[in-house]
Amino acid sequence: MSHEAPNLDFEGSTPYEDYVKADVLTHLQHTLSDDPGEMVFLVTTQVMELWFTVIVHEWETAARALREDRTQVATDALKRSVRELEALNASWTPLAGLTPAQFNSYRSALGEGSGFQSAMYRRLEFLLGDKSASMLVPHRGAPRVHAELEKALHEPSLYDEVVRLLARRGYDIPDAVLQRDVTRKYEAAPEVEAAWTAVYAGDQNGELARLGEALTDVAELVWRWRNDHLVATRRAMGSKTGTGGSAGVAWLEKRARNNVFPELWTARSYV
Ligand code: HEM
Ligand SMILES: N[C@@H](CC(=O)c1ccccc1NC=O)C(=O)O
Repeated sequence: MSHEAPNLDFEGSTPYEDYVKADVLTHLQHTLSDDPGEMVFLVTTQVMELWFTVIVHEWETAARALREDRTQVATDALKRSVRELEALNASWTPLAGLTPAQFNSYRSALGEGSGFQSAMYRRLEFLLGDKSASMLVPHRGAPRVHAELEKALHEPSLYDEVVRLLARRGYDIPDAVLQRDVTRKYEAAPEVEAAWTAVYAGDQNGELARLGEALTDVAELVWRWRNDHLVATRRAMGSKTGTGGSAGVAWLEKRARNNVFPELWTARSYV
């Protein structure tokens, strides 16, 4: 065979298929209505679930590396996640201009389904420090998902690991913060703010300054995801009640106000 031509001859499935599972992935688009516009809604949601999975993987890698004092490995994983968050956020584009009439064409078929029930998004929030035991309740009937969420609830968040690293690097972090109940939402602490103020005022190329900036990028992009979701929702359904049972836009506005890594922002006033 000529050396320029690709291989055509495989026993059974192709090595591509064995690796990518494209046949499985491209047959998971079970729409619930006959509306042709539903396909992109479903696929965008599935694409975002895949990005959530990648980002959770990066942040778990980062959290583990921090625990082992391998700060550069953590920063590298966080930087990869920044690019991935940019791609995640770019995937809002196909849904960003949905009109209420377009969304209504398949909205009723969604029943009580809501992104609120996304377990991977919940793991992502837990890693950020937005812990809440009640968020496990919707998943009681799904043992694997429930077990993964339960584990994530009881593990220190990515930000808990960052704060513990600051303490090991000599910053004065109180025991109340270091030994906090990690199953509860992280609350900002003045000593952590003071630590970041000192880090920011010091060597801009130091490992903690670089870690702090990677975390700030993450926080900003998570805030952008929440905001893009909020604006797409406002365009598509105004102030209607959500399929998940929440007040809809008003509830999402409250969620979007949640600060990610709060002291990384407030410390900036004191540098
Ligand atoms: C225009 C399309 C969309 C609309 C109108 C919309 C609407 C909503 C509403 C109203 C809520 C509040 C919960 C409830 O249902 O009562 C919600 C929550 C949520 N949605 Fe969407 N959504 C859209 C697209 C998406 C997509 C593509 C994803 C990707 C997975 C997604 C993920 C989520 C998540 C994770 C939550 C929970 C947020 C939290 O817990 O803070 N949504 N959405
Ligand atoms: N919560 C939306 C429905 C919705 O957007 C949705 C439905 C099923 C699966 C994912 C969804 N995306 C975000 O909530 C609504 O109230 O119309």
